Amino acid sequence: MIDDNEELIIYVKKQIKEHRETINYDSEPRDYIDAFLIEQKKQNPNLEDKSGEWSDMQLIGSCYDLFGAGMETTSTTTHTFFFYMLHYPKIQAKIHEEIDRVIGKDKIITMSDQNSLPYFNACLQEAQRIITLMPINPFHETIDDVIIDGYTIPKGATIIPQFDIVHKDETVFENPQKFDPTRFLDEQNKFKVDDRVMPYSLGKRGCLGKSLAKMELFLFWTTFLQHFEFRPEDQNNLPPFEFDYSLSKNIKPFNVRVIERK
Ligand code: HEM
Repeated sequence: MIDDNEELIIYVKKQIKEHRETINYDSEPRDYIDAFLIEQKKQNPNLEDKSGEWSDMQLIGSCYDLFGAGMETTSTTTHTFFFYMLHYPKIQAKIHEEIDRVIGKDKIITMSDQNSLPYFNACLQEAQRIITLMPINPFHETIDDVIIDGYTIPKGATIIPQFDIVHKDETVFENPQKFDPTRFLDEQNKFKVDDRVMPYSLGKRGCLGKSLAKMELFLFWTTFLQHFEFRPEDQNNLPPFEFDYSLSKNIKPFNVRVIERK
C-alpha cells in the first residue's frame, strides 16, 4: 500500500510539473490542476508558503484525496454489484432484457439513456442500499447544540453516522437482506428515487464526487451488461458473502465467468 501511495504521489507531482509547463493562465482551465494553479498564482504567487493554503503540498494532497476517495469506492461498489449478479441471475437476465429492448446491442450507452432504463435504475439504487460501501461513515462534529427528535446533541459532540443501520432496518425496508429492485418500482414499473438510500452520506460534507460516481456506475454497469453475461465459476458453489473491512466494506475476491453476449 505504501508503494502504491508513493507511486501515486510521484504521478501527481509529474502531472503538476507538466501542467505548470503547459498552462495558459489566461484561458479556461483544462482540469482541476489548472484551476488550482490559476488560483495559486493569485493567492500564493511566489510559492512562499510551502505547506499551507494554495501550496503545491495542498494540491498534491487534494489530488491524492480525489484518487483515494474516487477510485476504491467506485471499483469496490462495481465488483460487489457483479457479485450480486452471480447470486441473482434472474435479475441479471431482466437487466439484459431491458437493455436489449430499449438500447439494443450496438448503440453506445450515454447518460441520456438513463431515464429509459427504470428496472436498471432500481437495481442500481438497490445495489447501493444493500452494499452500503461505508457502513461507518467518516466522523463529524457538531458546531452547535442540535435537537433531533427531542434529543439534544451538544456542541462539540463526535457524530459517527451509520447509514447501514437505516439501509438494513426492516421497519424502513421490508426484508432488507434481500436484493430486490422491485421495491423501487411503482405500479407502472416506473423507477422511484428513494431518499432513504444514502450511500453518499448527507449535507455539506457529503460525498463530493456523488454526481460523477452516479454517472460512472450507470455507464460502466449498463455497458458491461449490454455486452457481457456474468456467471459463477461453479453454478453449484457460489462465492460466499465474505467481506474485508477497512473504511469501506469490500467483498472478498471471487472468480467469475464473463461471457460475451452475441
Ligand atoms: C460509489 C462511489 C462512492 C461512494 C459510495 C462514496 C461515498 C462517500 C461517503 C459516504 C463519503 C463520506 C461523507 C461524509 O463524511 O459524510 C464520501 C466523501 C467523499 N467522497 Fe465519495 N463516494 C464515492 C465516489 C466518489 C468519487 C468518484 C469521488 C471523486 C472523484 C469522491 C470524492 C469524495 C470526497 C472528496 C469526499 C470527502 C468530502 C468531504 O469531506 O467534504 N467520492 N464519499
